[in-house]
Amino acid sequence: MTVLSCSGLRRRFGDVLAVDDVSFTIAEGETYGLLGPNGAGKTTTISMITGVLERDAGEVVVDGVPMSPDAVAAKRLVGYVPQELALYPDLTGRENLRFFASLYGAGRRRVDEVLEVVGLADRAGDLAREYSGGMKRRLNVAIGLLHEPRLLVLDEPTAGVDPQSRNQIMENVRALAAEGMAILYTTHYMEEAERLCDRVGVIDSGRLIAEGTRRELVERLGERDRISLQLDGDLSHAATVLGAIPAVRGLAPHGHGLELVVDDARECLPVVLSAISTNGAVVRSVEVTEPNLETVFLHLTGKALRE
Ligand SMILES: Nc1ncnc2c1ncn2[C@@H]1O[C@H](COP(=O)(O)OP(=O)(O)OP(=O)(O)O)[C@@H](O)[C@H]1O
Repeated sequence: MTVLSCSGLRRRFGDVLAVDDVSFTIAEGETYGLLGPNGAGKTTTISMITGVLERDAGEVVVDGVPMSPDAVAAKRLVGYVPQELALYPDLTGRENLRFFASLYGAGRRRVDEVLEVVGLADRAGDLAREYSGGMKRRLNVAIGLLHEPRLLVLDEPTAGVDPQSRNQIMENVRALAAEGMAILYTTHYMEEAERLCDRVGVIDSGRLIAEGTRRELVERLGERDRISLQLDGDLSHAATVLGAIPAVRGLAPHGHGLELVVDDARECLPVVLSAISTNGAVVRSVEVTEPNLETVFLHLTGKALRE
């Protein structure tokens, strides 16, 4: 089921066309990563999706409800964790949450629940100003969750946070998606996108220039997963056996072994290894190469994601 549908989004600031005809959807339980270099239009896109910013053109629908800056019903379905922290430093973590809960009509029990979710329950009585950057960010995530949104939008939630908070936030995203929440996630960290996102959209100069799973994107560029094996034993026999595995698409000699081009290296590896061992060869080493999103990104935009 589709939770977010946006189509034809456009926004201009003076001479700058910040977002130009951007369309994508996010399904229930899906994590969608919006990747782009600085100034690509990610925050502008997110601001239109969350109803913070007027759009010049296009539609945003959340769970069947059209979004606009005055659409209260649609905004209730969206949790937004902005890049800029929105907290009261002189209130405790719990007081901050109670304040926002009163705005959203959420109860005290929900405040305690979200404190648990983001791992701040034991620090809830401390002033927000005393929190580390990562804890402040987690408090912001908690605020975004108070009203139990259908869509959670996170704008670079792990930028500049400590590894513990980063892991906590990533675990939260995973668990929330597993419960069915749709997640829109922007990040400069490619490995996060690879670990978390079911699909990614690559945005550059305001346009969505590519979209798909990691696998779809790398394959579109002609890149494939590879497994390199160093073997002892009869190489030509091993090649015949391995060549008969349907997921093995290509095979060539490589050092004292073979290099296989495969559909999905992780899925394929156990099959390959067991085929070899049952046919008498001995594996000396295995190397798996999976083309990553960084390669895709560089190829498509000519830029590294973090410059
Ligand atoms: N309020 C504004 N007024 C004028 N120009 C703006 C405004 N907001 C954004 N822009 C411009 O629109 C373009 C897209 O900006 P946006 O903040 O959406 O990019 P981004 O992908 O989120 O970048 P970053 O990764 O640096 O956060 C940039 O050229 C930016 O300078």
